[in-house]
Amino acid sequence: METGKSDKKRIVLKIGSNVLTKETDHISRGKIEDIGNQIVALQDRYEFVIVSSGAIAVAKQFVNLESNGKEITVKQALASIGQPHLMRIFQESFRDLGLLTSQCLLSYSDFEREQSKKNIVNTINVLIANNYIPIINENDTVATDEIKFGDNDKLAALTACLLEADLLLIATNTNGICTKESVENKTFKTIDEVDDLELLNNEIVSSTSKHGTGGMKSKVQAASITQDCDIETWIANGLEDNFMVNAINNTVPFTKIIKPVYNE
Ligand SMILES: Nc1ncnc2c1ncn2[C@@H]1O[C@H](COP(=O)(O)OP(=O)(O)O)[C@@H](O)[C@H]1O
Ligand SMILES: N[C@@H](CCC(=O)OP(=O)(O)O)C(=O)O
Repeated sequence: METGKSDKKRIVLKIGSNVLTKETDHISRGKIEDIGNQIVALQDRYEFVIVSSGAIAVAKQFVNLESNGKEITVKQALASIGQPHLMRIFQESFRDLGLLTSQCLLSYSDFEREQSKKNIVNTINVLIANNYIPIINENDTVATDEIKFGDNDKLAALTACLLEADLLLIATNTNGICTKESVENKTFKTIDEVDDLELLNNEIVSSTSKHGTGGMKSKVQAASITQDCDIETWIANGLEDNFMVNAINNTVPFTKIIKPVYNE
């Protein structure tokens, strides 16, 4: 498949709902500006594809839908209400920084059909070649159980593989993945670099945060997808200002999930 890549390193940046809300009940324009500022600072060397959650969180700001007993259907309706608002905030904030945005809504089944995969790659490459930043979210209206059981971590990993990205950077609300013991006694010691996902899975605790869906487990599952296509996954604290620049410069704690190192 023609990838149409430039000389720049391609980063797929996944932004979780907690980062976008800065753990409040409102989408944070300040956080979206922070992300835009970092893209401006890095754009000479890197090109970006964003996978952004937050549609449900933004809708919850101003609507309380009657439940029909099916929690998933309510979430799908909330996502439908919130998505255009989310995109508007991205578009306005990024435009002020001279950045152009576009929206792509994808489903998991799109990654199983050759023609859809080609269309995704071609569309995104044309967008990037014309300096548009694709902002991807799941097409929640047609999703089956993903809103409940998975989340955008896996979607971001599949996207990174399809687009032959150089890096998947998952922005969440902790300094990467911490040792289980340190989470339990609240001292939070980051695991800096790891290749063995089974070992990593043993460090995960079952908690998720306020707006989060899959917790750390789904991030490790995402990393197993990217590992299979030779892409590193970094998990960094998106609540901090300048988290991408700082991770690239290695000045903050974060988790780097590298390709498996085999002992010959
Ligand atoms: N070992 C661990 N280290 C850090 N966080 C962990 C760990 N195990 C589970 N978690 C939980 O995973 C959460 C992040 O995932 P999630 O709530 O889905 O956020 P997001 O919206 O960023 O996807 C953390 O806030 C924490 O509660
Ligand atoms: N597509 C949904 C994603 C749901 C979600 O919470 O995802 P995440 O914050 O990545 O755990 C949305 O935009 O709200």
